Amino acid sequence: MDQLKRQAAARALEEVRDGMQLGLGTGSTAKHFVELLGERVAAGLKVIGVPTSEATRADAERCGVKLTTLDEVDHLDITVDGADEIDPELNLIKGGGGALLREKIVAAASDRMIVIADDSKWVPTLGKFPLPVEVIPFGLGATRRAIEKAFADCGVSGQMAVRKAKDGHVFVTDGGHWIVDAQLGRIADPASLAKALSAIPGVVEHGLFIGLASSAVLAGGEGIRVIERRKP
Ligand SMILES: O=C[C@H](O)[C@H](O)[C@H](O)COP(=O)(O)O
Repeated sequence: MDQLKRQAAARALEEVRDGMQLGLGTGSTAKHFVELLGERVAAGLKVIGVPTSEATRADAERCGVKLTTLDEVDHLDITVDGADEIDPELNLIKGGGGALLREKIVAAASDRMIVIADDSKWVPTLGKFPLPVEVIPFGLGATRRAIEKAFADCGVSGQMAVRKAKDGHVFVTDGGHWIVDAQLGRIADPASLAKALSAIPGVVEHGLFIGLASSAVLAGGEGIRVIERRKP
């Protein structure tokens, strides 16, 4: 599996050109991309990156990739990031590692978002992977009720749980927020659900990435597939 992730990362790296400003994703697949990018930088490639998490910042620094912020550059050429699920419209569930907020800000500031994954992430319909919803701890009871109403309005339901870290304490995101994971099973209309969740005051962001990915690089036993998003 790890080999497939690295192959997908290597294929995305072929899109990177000298002088590009890059968004650097988070997770085990994106980590391969940062490592391979570091090898190219050591060989003379000149790029600058914006990391989507403190973990990726540390990886990029370790690999010698020069970093910047979205305050210092006005756009990014390409963001390369992993995903937890990818559907045929290239809508995504992201946030399994808790980095969805910065990932979405960075992806939205990019001309192109390339999603890299092993092909187990490819699904006909999103929802089997629990949907992460990043929330403000204040007023969480009210926010949870509003989320449940949004689910009902969009024809989905399922158990919600505040994410815990490995040490048993509540998981806290890089932005200081909490995450509620929702086991929805099947999200028939992810665009409507995304809109409904975004309208809730206590929701900072959610893991549905709608219309952001330009292409997906999927590595499987039979090789690599590159899928471009159909123009609306
Ligand atoms: O918050 C984490 C990110 O959205 C990751 O990109 C996603 O969870 C996929 O991670 P991995 O490549 O480790 O499966």
